Amino acid sequence: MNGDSQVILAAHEVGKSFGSLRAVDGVSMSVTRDEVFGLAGPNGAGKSTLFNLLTGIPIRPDSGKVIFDGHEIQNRSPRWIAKAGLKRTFQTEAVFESLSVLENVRIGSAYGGAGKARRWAPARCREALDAVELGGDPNRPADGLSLIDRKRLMIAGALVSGPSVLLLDEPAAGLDPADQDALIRLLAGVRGTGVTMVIIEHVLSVLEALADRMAVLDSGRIIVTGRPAEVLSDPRVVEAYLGPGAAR
Ligand SMILES: Nc1ncnc2c1ncn2[C@@H]1O[C@H](COP(=O)(O)OP(=O)(O)OP(=O)(O)O)[C@@H](O)[C@H]1O
Repeated sequence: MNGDSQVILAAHEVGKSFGSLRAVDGVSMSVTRDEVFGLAGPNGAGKSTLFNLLTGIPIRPDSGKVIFDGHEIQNRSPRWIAKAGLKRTFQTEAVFESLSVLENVRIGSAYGGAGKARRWAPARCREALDAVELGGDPNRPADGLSLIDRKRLMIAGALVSGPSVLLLDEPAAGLDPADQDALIRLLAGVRGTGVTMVIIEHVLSVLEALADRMAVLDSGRIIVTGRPAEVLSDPRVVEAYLGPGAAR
């Protein structure tokens, strides 16, 4: 097997402008199978826009290519991309509060993934709940869930269709340190099931704990890629977060 066949998701010179703002400015990156890849960078750097471009939700790149599992996907529909096995979560927990925990996971299963019978199997939904360690009665309403449990539920909804790659947008946002640790444990467990992950995160300790490699974006461009310890001590990264001269 050559090196490239290990790459499951790649961006080649991907770009997107909003009017005169180049939000993503020619980003190239590649993620290998079974890897956890972190994305960090200051507010407005273009991280979420990059996720949007990788998944086609709700926008497409205006330049460059996205390759997922050997397919060029930048012009594919979000549904096609999800069915092919590339799923994502959002910064805000998308939980339907009037529905039960189980029904929320079923909604995730309706979008992408394996054959119909398998998708709608309650057993499959329960497996996804187990994978995120969300115990208790699956028929209870979702509106009473704590923040970490809402996050677990959103991740279960993304996992239930059996994606090969999961993109997580700031999963640790708003969590206290104990819940951050719980999140790290559950994502390590998800990784153990063979799901490749790309994680946008401002809580850098989460990336230090989980990521094999990470990249830092600034003004729409990747400024450094490497192992978390190397990246986070790089003077260019310190300057991107704290301003010019901060690293001196
Ligand atoms: N639909 C849009 N229309 C216009 N500008 C947009 C749109 N989406 C994003 N932007 C702009 O693109 C830039 C990148 O935004 P993006 O949300 O990708 O940054 P981010 O790195 O994810 O930031 P944060 O860490 O705060 O979530 C910002 O200047 C933002 O205001």
